[in-house]
Amino acid sequence: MRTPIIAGNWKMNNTIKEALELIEEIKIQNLNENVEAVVCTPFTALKDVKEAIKGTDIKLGAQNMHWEESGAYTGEISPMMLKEIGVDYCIIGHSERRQYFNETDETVNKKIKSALETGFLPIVCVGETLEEREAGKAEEIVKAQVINAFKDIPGNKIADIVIAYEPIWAIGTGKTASSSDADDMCGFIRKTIGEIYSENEKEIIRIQYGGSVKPSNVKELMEKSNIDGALVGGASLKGTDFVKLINF
Ligand SMILES: O=C(CO)COP(=O)(O)O
Repeated sequence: MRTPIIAGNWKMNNTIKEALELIEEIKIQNLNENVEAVVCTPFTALKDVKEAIKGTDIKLGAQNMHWEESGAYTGEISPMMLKEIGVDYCIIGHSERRQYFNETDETVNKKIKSALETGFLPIVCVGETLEEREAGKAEEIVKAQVINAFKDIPGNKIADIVIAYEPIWAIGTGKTASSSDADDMCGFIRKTIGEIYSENEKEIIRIQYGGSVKPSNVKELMEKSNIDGALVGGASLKGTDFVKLINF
């Protein structure tokens, strides 16, 4: 049985003050205990949010990291620094990082290994552009991203990795993939994991869908057999909406 995981990716939103206000809004609600709820905050809010969620089941995530433990990488944050704060998750290879910050399949692979070695769980993002989908290349692109991301990662680590399928054309656009298209691609990713590893890993891996997930469409998506959760941008910035997503 795969535990559903709903993660809010706040992106570059919320000062510390705003972050704490949002957490208070979420905390006072009853949250479905059978769903893992994660907030991925900006680096600057991680420590304060960690304090604020103490005593709750809400988990903490970062949105990016460097793969090296330390060194001359001005402006970067190391996995050890995240570990010290006590993050449970780190988003890796989000399409916005691939698009604007030169993230490649190779750096994604290094970061996944580094997160696992340091002791927290990577949420690995994959997904195709609109042009790639329209050219009938979506599966080919996503398959290559998955194969490259998981290069040299042993099968016994699969339970500690979450994949987020986020079609780029559905992010922040209000356009959601239909629940059956999202399920098909998550199923295809699952099949790819089965090809790299075995039937066991194929069944274990948790796969989220991301891209304009909101209270009105979350239930339909979560009912699909290959979708184990959601990675949510916009709707995770409103406490009431995020709670509705967790309590789908
Ligand atoms: O990029 C996303 C989550 O990582 C999705 O963002 P939206 O939910 O705002 O479309």
